[in-house]
Amino acid sequence: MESVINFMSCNPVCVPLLSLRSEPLSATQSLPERVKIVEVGPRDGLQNEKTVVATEVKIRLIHMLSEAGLPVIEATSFVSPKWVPQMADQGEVMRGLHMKPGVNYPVLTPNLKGFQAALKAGAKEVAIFGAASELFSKKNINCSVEESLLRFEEVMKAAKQEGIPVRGYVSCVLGCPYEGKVSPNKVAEVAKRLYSMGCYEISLGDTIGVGTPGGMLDMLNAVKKEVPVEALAVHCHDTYGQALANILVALQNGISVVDSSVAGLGGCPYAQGASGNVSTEDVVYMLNGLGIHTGVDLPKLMDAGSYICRSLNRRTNSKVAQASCKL
Ligand SMILES: CC(C)(COP(=O)([O-])OP(=O)([O-])OC[C@H]1O[C@@H](n2cnc3c(N)ncnc32)[C@H](O)[C@@H]1OP(=O)([O-])[O-])[C@@H](O)C(=O)NCCC(=O)NCCSC(=O)C[C@@](C)(O)CC(=O)[O-]
Repeated sequence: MESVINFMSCNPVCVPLLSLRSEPLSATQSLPERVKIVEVGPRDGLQNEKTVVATEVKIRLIHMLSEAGLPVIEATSFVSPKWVPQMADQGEVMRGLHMKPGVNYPVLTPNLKGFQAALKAGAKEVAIFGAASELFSKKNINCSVEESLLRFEEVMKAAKQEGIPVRGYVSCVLGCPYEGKVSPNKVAEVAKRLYSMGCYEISLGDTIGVGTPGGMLDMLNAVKKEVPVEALAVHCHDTYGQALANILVALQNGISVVDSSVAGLGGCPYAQGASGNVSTEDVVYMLNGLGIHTGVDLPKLMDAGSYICRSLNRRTNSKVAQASCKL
């Protein structure tokens, strides 16, 4: 009740950050107690910016995110600078990082060349990224799904030799910008292949943010037949404003790893029209409200969001940050 009174007395355009942590509700009892948030802003967020972001800004952002308590921060990607110029400073970013103990800083590696460069730059974890759509795979990494899986096998073999954990992505799990509808069975098949080759976690990407909770449920039901739910994560873009609802469905179905991007930055350069990921601030706010532990300090996270938005001279996509007048 107290928070309602504060809320009402506040300027309606500028709502202070409220702590709406509630007693566990019966409706939330099937939810996980803890959620691991995988922050993808420095990679997924910044890869799509029109102007190249300065390396020092990227490094400072990553440091602010680790100070905010994020346990996993995807730092950059070792992809071709011709394809994604925004990530061309990947080596400098990795070498400039003060890696905080207990925090993981995975990087994307599409092939062996990327893996070797990542290793040389000090990466301790990598991610391989496939798709459930042939056309998206071709546009994004210039090969078919099957060819991509063969390349990933090579990365996996090298990673095993070096003792490097590998995360796997499946893109277009709820729709493709080129093919439209994507079959849940195809998602399950690609997820299974990545898991079988040794990925410790499979992140299911709604790359263009078209999914709705019903589609999420169908897709998860298919994937859960092939990959243990403990090894699954969701990665929702928020193009149609469905990301939080989709994440809630995932949590209700046993998933406890959620990818998100500070300030809702991002998009994929090979998925025109896709907006940013769900904002980390909004995910943390929702999880706090559900009494789910993340270890993330929301005010510090919002400072990181303000910092990157000021640096990019843009408005945050986080509803929580907008409501809290952080910008
Ligand atoms: C995969 C390639 C490299 C194939 O690109 P390609 O042109 O087919 O590769 P290639 O093997 O024929 O090589 C062509 C040139 O690229 C170089 N090259 C080859 N590999 C590398 C490398 N690793 N790093 C740096 N350079 C590389 C290679 O050395 C050569 O250089 P050149 O002789 O012309 O000077 C290219 O298509 C590429 O870099 N694609 C990146 C696409 C990308 O980063 N997309 C965004 C990330 S995915 C995403 O956002 C989705 C996700 C993960 O967030 C989940 C979701 O939302 O769904």
